[in-house]
Amino acid sequence: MDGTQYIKSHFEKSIEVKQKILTDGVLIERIVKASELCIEALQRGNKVMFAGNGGSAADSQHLAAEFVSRFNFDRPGLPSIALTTDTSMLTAIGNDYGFENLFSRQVQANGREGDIFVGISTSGNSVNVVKAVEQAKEMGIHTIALCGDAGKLPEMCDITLNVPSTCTPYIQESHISIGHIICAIVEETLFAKYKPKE
Ligand SMILES: O=C(CO)[C@@H](O)[C@H](O)[C@H](O)[C@H](O)COP(=O)(O)O
Ligand SMILES: [Zn+2]
Repeated sequence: MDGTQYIKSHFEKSIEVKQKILTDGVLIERIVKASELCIEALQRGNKVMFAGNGGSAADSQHLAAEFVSRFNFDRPGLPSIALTTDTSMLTAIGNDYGFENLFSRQVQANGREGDIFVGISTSGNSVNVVKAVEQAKEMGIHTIALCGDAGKLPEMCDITLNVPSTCTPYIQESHISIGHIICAIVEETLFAKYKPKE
């Protein structure tokens, strides 16, 4: 493999996907709506839950940590959990109820009406994410999909943030940007007074 060529081509393709987002007014409006949904839920005392597989499990943990710890500046922590982190829960549920129930069981146990569940899946078809969305909807939990242009997830959620691609890594690279943007909007809106003077 020509490393230099690959590096250039990967960046070009990743940028191409992000360029498409930049000119997609509908998607940008949905990102604003998703941020507002999070702000309203957090103001009510509800929490934001994240779940996904593989790289999207990492994104779940990354984004929940931004809420609980901090993003751009110091401020009180915000309630958020990744359903991908507790190995005892994951192995118990996986072993006793099956991998497909990994997240739905946690939503059923720890979710509350008015919370938000963010399901992250590039194929839109990870069964454990799809089942968690179904469970969330039954409980009056708002649902946001961070997905691509395929699969079941884009049709299921209250707000669909569908990155215009079918290629897992490029979709993931835009997912984390969208997640960061939502964190920034939420933090700035809820805690403007904590922001250091420039
Ligand atoms: O990070 C990557 C690929 O970049 C992989 O670990 C990837 O997340 C895994 O194959 C996942 O199982 C894919 O699941 P999904 O995005 O289709 O729901
Ligand atoms: Zn990856």
